[in-house]
This record gives sequence, structure tokens and C-alpha cells, in this order.
Amino acid sequence: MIAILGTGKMGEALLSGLLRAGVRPGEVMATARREDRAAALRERYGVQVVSNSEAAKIADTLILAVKPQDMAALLAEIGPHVPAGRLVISAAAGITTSFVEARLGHEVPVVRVMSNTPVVVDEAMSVISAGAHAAEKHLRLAEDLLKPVGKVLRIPESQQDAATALSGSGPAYFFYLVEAMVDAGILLGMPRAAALDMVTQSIVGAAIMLRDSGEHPVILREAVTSPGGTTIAAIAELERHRVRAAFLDAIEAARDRSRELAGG
Ligand SMILES: NC(=O)C1=CN([C@@H]2O[C@H](COP(=O)(O)OP(=O)(O)OC[C@H]3O[C@@H](n4cnc5c(N)ncnc54)[C@H](OP(=O)(O)O)[C@@H]3O)[C@@H](O)[C@H]2O)C=CC1
Ligand SMILES: O=C(O)[C@@H]1CCC=N1
Repeated sequence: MIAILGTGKMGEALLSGLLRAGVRPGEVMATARREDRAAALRERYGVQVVSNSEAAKIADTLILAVKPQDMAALLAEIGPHVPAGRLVISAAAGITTSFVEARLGHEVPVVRVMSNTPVVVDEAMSVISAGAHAAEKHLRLAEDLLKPVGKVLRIPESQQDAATALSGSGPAYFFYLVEAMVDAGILLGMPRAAALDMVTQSIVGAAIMLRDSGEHPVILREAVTSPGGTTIAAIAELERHRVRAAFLDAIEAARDRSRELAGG
């Protein structure tokens, strides 16, 4: 039995992914803080929605998907109920495996995961790291859960905050880029729907090329950038506005924020 504790946006995305991957609704339980949310989850997925303590007692694998700021309270609530040897997977930004271990009172195997919202289309990027008491079999269990909904990479826990900034938050940067490009289309007099279509298909096409060609992004960009042409005129402006430097600073800020989150 798998339990998802704190079934919000990420928890629901993981829940739906597990069900798409063939896990039966009877093999998953969820928890929620509000009754209307619990009712919606029951109705949408046919899973049991139970209390945190019940989930902690029954499930073999607990996936903690509350906000980092709610993690200490959740761990205090479930701590007395988690039997020895249960796998605890923490999906929260910034929360270290030692934070979870210290609050669960015995040598609990903890795997830290940072996934991202493309889990809803089975294209997540999930990175996982083992806590002090997690063995190879626990990492494999986490991989088995996450592989059907995307790509999984093992990384040292020291890189988790950086991964959170890059791939956890990453989809937001691409949506932001799409918004900005669509605005540019509006500025040039393009109808909004057509601009959104053009930008979306361009980003999807570029993403698939990047993933499937094996080419370095510089090579792919150079192939678009004709001497004296349109693309270099745009890139000159991006460089003038220091967009690359802004990305370096932005992702560093996200990494720093992830580091802060375990402190509340
Ligand atoms: N959104 C994203 O792109 C990503 C998020 N994450 C991580 O996933 C976690 C969840 O984020 P997200 O899904 O965006 O946030 P949400 O607020 O959508 O989800 C958290 C859910 O947990 C519920 N909750 C809080 N405390 C409890 C409790 N004690 N018992 C039961 N349920 C509880 C909340 O209830 P209520 O609705 O009442 O507030 C909410 O539904 C975070 O730790 C975040 O760092 C990781 C990668 C990507
Ligand atoms: O913004 C956040 O804190 C979460 C973590 C990664 C993506 N969303």
C-alpha cells in the first residue's frame, strides 16, 4: 500500500501518475487537510482518503507531499505511528533526509525526491537521493514508482537544492518564457490564440529535437542563426538585456531559497 500525505498539486499529479501506471486505486491512499478536497479525490480517483495517522500505520510506502512549511507539523503527527522499516519518500523542496529522520524517531529509510509538474503527462524529471538509512532496495522502490511518469536520476543529496532550482522549478521558467514570447507576438499585432499556437509548437518542437537528436543546444541554436539574419538580431537584444546573466542569478536565488526552506 502506498500513501500520499498532503495531496495537493504535486501529490495529485503523483497519484494520477501511479494510477496511469497500473497501480490499482485500492493500493493507494491519500490524505488531505480539507473535507471538500478529500471528497474530490475520492470521486476523481476512487482511492481511500484517510487521516495522516491511519495512512502512516497502514502504508508500506509514505510519500510526503505537503509544503516544506507544513512538513514539521506533519512529521510530528505521523511520527508515533510509522512502523519500523517503512519507506518514507519526501517530495518537498529544501527538506533534507536528516530533517525527516530526526523527526520520525527510529532508523527510518528516507528517500528525498524532487520531481516536477510534467508528471501529469508522464514526462517528469525526478531526482532522488538516499537518506542515512535508505539502502539500494529503497532507491529502487522509489525509482519503480517514478519511472512510469518520467525520467529518474540519482544524485547526491548535496545537489538536491540545485536540482530543485533547475528541474523542480524549471517548467515555470519555460511557461514564463512562453508568456513573454506571446506578449511579443501581441506587440507585433498577432492574434493571441495564433501567437500562443506558434510559440507552443516552437517550444515543443525544439524540446523534442533537443532530447532526441543528442545534439548540444549550441549546435541546434547555431543552425537557426543565419549570418546577418533575423535570429542574431534577436539574440543581440537578449545579450544586451543580459538574459543569460539573469538566468544564472535567478536559478542561484531558487537554489538559495530551497536551502532556506527547511528552516521554515
Ligand atoms: N508545485 C510544483 O511544481 C512542485 C512542488 N514540489 C513540492 O511538493 C510539495 C507540495 O507542493 P504543491 O503540490 O505545489 O503544494 P499544494 O499546496 O498544492 O499541496 C500541498 C497539500 O498538502 C495539504 N496539507 C498540508 N498540511 C497537511 C496535513 N497536515 N495533512 C494533510 N494534508 C495537508 C494542503 O492542504 P490545503 O489545500 O488545505 O492547503 C495541500 O493540499 C511541496 O513541498 C513542494 O516543495 C516539488 C516539485 C515541484
Ligand atoms: O516553488 C516551489 O517552491 C516548488 C518547488 C519546486 C517547484 N515548485
